[in-house]
Amino acid sequence: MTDSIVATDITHGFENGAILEDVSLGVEPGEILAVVGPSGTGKTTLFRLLAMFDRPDSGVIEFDGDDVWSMSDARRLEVRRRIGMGFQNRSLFSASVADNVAYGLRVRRSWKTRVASAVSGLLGPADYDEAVTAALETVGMADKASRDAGSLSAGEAQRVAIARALAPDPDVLLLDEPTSNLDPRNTAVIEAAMRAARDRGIAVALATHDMQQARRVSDRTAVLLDGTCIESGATDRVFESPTDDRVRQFVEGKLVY
Ligand SMILES: Nc1ncnc2c1ncn2[C@@H]1O[C@H](COP(=O)(O)OP(=O)(O)OP(=O)(O)O)[C@@H](O)[C@H]1O
Repeated sequence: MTDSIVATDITHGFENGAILEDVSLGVEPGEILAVVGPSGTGKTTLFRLLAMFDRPDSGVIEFDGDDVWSMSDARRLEVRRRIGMGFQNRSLFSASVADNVAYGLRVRRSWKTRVASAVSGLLGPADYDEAVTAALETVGMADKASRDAGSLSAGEAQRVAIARALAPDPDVLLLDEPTSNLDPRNTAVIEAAMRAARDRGIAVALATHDMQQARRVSDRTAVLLDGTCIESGATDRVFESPTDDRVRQFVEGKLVY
């Protein structure tokens, strides 16, 4: 298994106590993992740990088999640059759509690109343009490359944020509620971008409170309730024959959150 993120026995909390308790899950290249659960159950907290923004109180986060909190700061930064992130409140900055996407490229050039550029010299502007256009095409925004990001609708801005995460060709893509409050059309575009990333071999993890979205896009689903992973497995199996009674009730719509 390569280029995957695996969390094992993660416990984490704040001054008010533990939010996550003994959570174990992983995402592999070429799959979409959905982490579903009600608001406040700890999805963002978990994704911040996977993104290495925070260090867990206990448990291990491994990237490619290496414990990320046992590595040097320089190596951890290198690993972090291989992870693309689309977090809920990450706003675009006031510049063109293309500049926003290129910014992601400059800050987080992919491992492969950096290895290549070490031997072939620095990337030229044409390479940036190509990567920016390809990323914008994935989310159907290539025709708005020169628009000011401030003039975009919420759905368009969210699509550009995903293009920014995709442009450096990351090994892992972490998306926290990427379609919350978006209309069906923008939601469908973003779900298609997730599938395209998966088909390119990227390990995609999606946090969502929308069970139906998990069912539509993910290969595997982990259900988080009150900070504990109560069920995980192949999405079809989790939805068709859940082992946990609460998951069954969620699936049948008898328990809502
Ligand atoms: N920095 C923090 N300090 C204190 N408590 C926090 C902090 N971050 C999160 N929490 C608390 O942890 C709990 C889980 O929050 P988290 O954002 O991880 O949930 P979530 O499942 O992502 O919810 P949502 O879908 O609403 O974003 C909440 O009760 C929240 O108030």
